[in-house]
Amino acid sequence: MGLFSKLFKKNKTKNDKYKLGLHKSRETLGNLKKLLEEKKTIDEDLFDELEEILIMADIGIDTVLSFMADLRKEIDVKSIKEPKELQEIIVDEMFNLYLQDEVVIADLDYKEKEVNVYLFVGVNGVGKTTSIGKLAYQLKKEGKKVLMVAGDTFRAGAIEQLNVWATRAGVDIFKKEPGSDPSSVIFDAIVKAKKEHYDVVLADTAGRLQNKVNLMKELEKMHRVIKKELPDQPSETLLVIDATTGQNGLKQAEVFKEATDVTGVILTKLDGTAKGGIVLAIRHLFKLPIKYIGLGEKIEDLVLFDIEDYIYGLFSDFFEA
Ligand SMILES: Nc1nc2c(ncn2[C@@H]2O[C@H](COP(=O)(O)OP(=O)(O)OP(=O)(O)O)[C@@H](O)[C@H]2O)c(=O)[nH]1
Repeated sequence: MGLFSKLFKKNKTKNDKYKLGLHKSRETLGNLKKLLEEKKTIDEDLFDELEEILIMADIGIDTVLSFMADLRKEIDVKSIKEPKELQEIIVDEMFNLYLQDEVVIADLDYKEKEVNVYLFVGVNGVGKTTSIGKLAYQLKKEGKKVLMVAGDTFRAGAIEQLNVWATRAGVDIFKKEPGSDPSSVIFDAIVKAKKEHYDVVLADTAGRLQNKVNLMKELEKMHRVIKKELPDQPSETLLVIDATTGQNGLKQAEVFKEATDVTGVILTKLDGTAKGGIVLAIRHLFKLPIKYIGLGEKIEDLVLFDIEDYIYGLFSDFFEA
């Protein structure tokens, strides 16, 4: 059974959070279905139009070109003649592009009976605070003892904003005066977390994208102070990217990946954009796994990333008559 048919069977009974959240991206990719139904032959015209649609979904030029090359190969190998048959091949190739013959794990690294530190990085306004709040809410619901850390001491209002989310999620927060050294805030929070047996520390950081050297130094210092108390932490450094920024988001991924050891991506605001293809570009260009996606502003709207649900959300039109 091909991946396409497996997906089809599996998702018939699935809840459609992804489908709702990805409706804008699906509209762009919906043109694909039309194209494959209207065209009579697989020719260069069809490839051009296909390429254009994928680029419009913000899959990114480099990723689209690599995708098209793989697609052409598959068409050849399988001697595909009918445009309609391409639906299945396209979906399968999207999987291959994301998985790249690896097991990609979205779940955050978590160890029982340890303080698990998750550091959140990313530029201002991408949805870091909101994502920390949403994740805190989920972890708390799972019965974990969670401490938020207000490590963004630069931006006016950042501490208060995180405080609001801590109250909403019903978890504790560690904070100091605005302007305090962020590393000292994190260090003191870690000491508290160890002493009071917290399961998870969610640490916010400032979203300043200064020059790369400064960014690197700042993040290195944070890692250093965490390791003083907890040598195996942070277990995750999560880069938060706003999906609506498209190619700009990819640039941020490049800079942060060079500056620090990013372990995964939280992609926010996918509900507000037709640029859902950015998931594939992030994975293809930076080899980073997507851990969570933001599909709305409410506290429940952060969802563990699942490539099958995601592809189904984008291409459900393919699966329905
Ligand atoms: N529609 C939608 N909006 C989101 C999502 N995630 C965050 N937002 C909104 O994006 C805006 C910015 O989010 P913040 O959490 O304040 O951003 P931030 O990264 O913390 O910003 P800084 O504190 O400046 O670094 C808020 O209005 C959020 O409600 C999402 O998944 N979907």
